[in-house]
Amino acid sequence: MSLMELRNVDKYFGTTHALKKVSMTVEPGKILCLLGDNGAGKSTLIKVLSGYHQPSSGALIFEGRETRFSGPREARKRGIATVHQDVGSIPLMSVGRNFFLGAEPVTGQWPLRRFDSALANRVAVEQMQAFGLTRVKSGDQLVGTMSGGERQVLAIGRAMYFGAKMLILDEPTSALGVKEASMVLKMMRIARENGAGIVFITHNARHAMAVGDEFCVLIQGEVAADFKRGEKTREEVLNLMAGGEDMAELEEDLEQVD
Ligand SMILES: Nc1ncnc2c1ncn2[C@@H]1O[C@H](COP(=O)(O)OP(=O)(O)OP(=O)(O)O)[C@@H](O)[C@H]1O
Repeated sequence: MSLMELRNVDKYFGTTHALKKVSMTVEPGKILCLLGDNGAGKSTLIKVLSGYHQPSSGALIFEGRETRFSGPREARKRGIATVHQDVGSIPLMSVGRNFFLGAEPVTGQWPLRRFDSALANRVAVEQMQAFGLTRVKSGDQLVGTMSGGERQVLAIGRAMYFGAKMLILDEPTSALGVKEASMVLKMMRIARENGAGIVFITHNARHAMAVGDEFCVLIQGEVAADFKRGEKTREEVLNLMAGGEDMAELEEDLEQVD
């Protein structure tokens, strides 16, 4: 059974037709790469998947049942986690605190109940080490001292720890250097091995092709192409993302500008 499926989803904002008959399937244990240039409608699509917007028409099927999420909170409860590019982590917060944000373990009897920082720190560090962040040795370390890639890994790791079935990763590698991006791509593979269905939103065809199982290219709100790993070359994907304009032509144009 697929994890989530969109069938012929349209989304209108007044007269703006942001999504046009979009169909796509998210499978557990697979990475679906959602590729598209600026303005393609990726943000709207993420918001539909995460329960923030309702489709204007068409169906959203979650775990085999047609579903209308009442909002992002319900989607989160059902196991859909969204990690944004800025990760939403607070730089002056410790790794342990951040890991358990909103689900803090407590210790002691009322009225002396308090945040169990020892437990939070221990679990957070254990998890980070398991995800390959061996540089993080103490749960007291501040999130602000971590690199962009490490913060992404932390955010994905905590979503997994709290039982996310589906991860929506919004451009997690776009602001990162090669090493950092590779750390995040590895983390995505770990999440996939753990059975999560992953929607990887990216501009970067190379990153997508390094981990993707399925690919969906969005152009002006429409699925312009969908295909499986190995069915297209990187050049073909780049051409599709450039809106069908041949990259060679584009490069020629650029040379003339030089
Ligand atoms: N809440 C909204 N109200 C009105 N129009 C909206 C709203 N959200 C998005 N739109 C419009 O829908 C279209 C698609 O927007 P969307 O935000 O999905 O794509 P984008 O951010 O331009 O590009 P992408 O996310 O693919 O990089 C745009 O024309 C945008 O102006």
